[in-house]
Amino acid sequence: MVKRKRVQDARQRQQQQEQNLLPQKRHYRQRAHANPFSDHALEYPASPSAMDWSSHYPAFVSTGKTPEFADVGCGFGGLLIALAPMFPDTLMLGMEIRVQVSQYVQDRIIALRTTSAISNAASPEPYQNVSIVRANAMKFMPNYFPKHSLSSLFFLFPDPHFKARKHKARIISPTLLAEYAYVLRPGGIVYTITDVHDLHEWMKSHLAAFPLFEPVAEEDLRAQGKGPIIDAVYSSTEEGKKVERNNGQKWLACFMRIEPRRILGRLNTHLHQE
Ligand SMILES: C[S@@+](CC[C@H](N)C(=O)[O-])C[C@H]1O[C@@H](n2cnc3c(N)ncnc32)[C@H](O)[C@@H]1O
Repeated sequence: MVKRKRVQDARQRQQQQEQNLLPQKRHYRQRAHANPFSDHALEYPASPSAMDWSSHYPAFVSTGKTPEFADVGCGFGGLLIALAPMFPDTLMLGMEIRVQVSQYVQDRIIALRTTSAISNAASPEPYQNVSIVRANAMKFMPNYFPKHSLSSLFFLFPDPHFKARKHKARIISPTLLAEYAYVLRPGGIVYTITDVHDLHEWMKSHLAAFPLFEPVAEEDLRAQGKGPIIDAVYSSTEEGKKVERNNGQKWLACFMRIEPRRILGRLNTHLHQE
């Protein structure tokens, strides 16, 4: 029964692509959660230099560019699709652990590249700057991104893992923050948003306690021209839209990756005040 449904879904997906229609989520059903600690038989590069981005961003091969924005746990890809036309020269990557969901995003991007290229002759290569990998970001982030290569890292409506014994599965943790600080360049921004207040406090407190991150206010980011990114963070994702439909509240917390010498500067000031 399940197998027949899968075959049917695969056939429908193929038909959609043939007709260049946008994929429909109902053909990509999957369990709500995937265990980040289990072995998902994932393929991943041994190191960033082993990663071949040419099939992801064929229009950018000659530029030698690598992704600068990473959407961790991108779900159905709403943020990437919203940001792609705003930053047409910036490569963006979604990382998603669930098979069907990442397949949906991949099909969505292919369909958008094709249909938009036909309908928008003025800009012949839309959505070429956006792609997805099926990956466990909690295990393999530094396999994909070289040191300091990212300017933005997004954690939008991450799985809350409510029970205390499950907190270790949360995507923000002291160990993982070291990896995020490694791949983010100084001045780069971590955007987090959630509708779960306890998770918001958790993410904020862990980021604030980590020496290489400093909180940055929403107004300051807007003043720096990052308003469109913040708007997309609030409202472009499927989960964000669901929260809106349910009249839920959203909590945003953004942090800047700082230079280690700024930590020394802060320490010096502190010592002089003693
Ligand atoms: C609640 S959804 C939010 C999706 C999306 N960011 C949004 O706002 O609509 C969390 C997503 O993170 C994915 N995820 C959870 N752990 C992950 C991991 N370790 N690596 C990659 N994706 C993960 C889940 O499969 C799920 O699609």
